[in-house]
Amino acid sequence: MTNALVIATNPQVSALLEAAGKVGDVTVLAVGTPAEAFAEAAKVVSFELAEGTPAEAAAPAVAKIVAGLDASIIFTSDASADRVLAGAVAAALDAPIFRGVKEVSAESVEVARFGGIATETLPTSQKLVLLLDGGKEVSGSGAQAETADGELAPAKVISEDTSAGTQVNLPAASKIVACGRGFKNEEDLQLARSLADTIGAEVACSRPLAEGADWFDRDLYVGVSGAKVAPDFYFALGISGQLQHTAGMQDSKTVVAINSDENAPIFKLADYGIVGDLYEVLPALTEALSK
Ligand SMILES: Cc1cc2nc3c(=O)[nH]c(=O)nc-3n(C[C@H](O)[C@H](O)[C@H](O)COP(=O)(O)OP(=O)(O)OC[C@H]3O[C@@H](n4cnc5c(N)ncnc54)[C@H](O)[C@@H]3O)c2cc1C
Repeated sequence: MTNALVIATNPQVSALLEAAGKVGDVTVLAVGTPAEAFAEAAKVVSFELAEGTPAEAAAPAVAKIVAGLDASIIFTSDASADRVLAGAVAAALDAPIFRGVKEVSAESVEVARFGGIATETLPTSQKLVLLLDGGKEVSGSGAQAETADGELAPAKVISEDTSAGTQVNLPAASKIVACGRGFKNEEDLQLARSLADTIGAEVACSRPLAEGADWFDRDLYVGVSGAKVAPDFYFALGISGQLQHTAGMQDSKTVVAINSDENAPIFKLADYGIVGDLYEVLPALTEALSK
């Protein structure tokens, strides 16, 4: 049986554990996070970090520990610190590293390639490092962990720039109203927020509205370099449907697009398309849906 390894820097790894369980026996390497939570794993290895040491500092040690464990498929969450660990592990194992994981089984892993226009099937007989949305927090008690140690990289936190950020978990949303450059002013987003309030949806955006316009937090844009979502309903409002955006939402069950350009690429994957000015269509749609 293939062995799977989950590298956890925090307990929010339910999706990683579930995916790893499909591959084989699961070992968890807990890096700077209490190991008790991972009681369901076949084996738990704990690498402790002193208070204030960033998980990234553990990269060289984690790479060495993983190389010494009998694991073929390595799972980490797609968060910034975890990506550093994943890169170090991939280099140490000489293994390819993938985001866009679509399907995992004991025999193979399907990943989206080239921004989602193709799917590649990889056998689990080769070593792979996979980055996934970590999932929900797991809790447990009584896991017997082996401890591991190793050298830390000379990384330290020199300053913190904290912001309230967002509490929205886009990948878990069942309805998303996404705004694009069809919105001319930040205050016009209220039109989208009214629709979202009416139908109980989360509000998201295309990248230019989060990077550049700064109208949204950066974790609220959808796409190849943003959030990957697959809600029941995805409203694309004034979004052209460039590949870099659709790669993040093409698995949505029902896509509704509103765009003034009848040739906008978003209409190719829309289940319902409205050719029109969102400033006219949105108030009418919101009113109709509120009845
Ligand atoms: C390396 C790289 C990574 C990228 N990653 C991402 C990513 O993760 N996510 C992402 O979103 N983008 C990403 N991009 C950017 C991407 O290529 C597009 O530029 C972006 O998605 C376009 O956003 P948009 O659809 O909002 O804007 P536009 O492409 O400008 O489209 C605006 C649309 O609004 C319509 N419109 C205008 N006025 C109205 C109106 N009044 N009513 C109705 N419709 C109207 C227009 O017809 C047009 O179709 C990336 C780009 C690069 C190079």
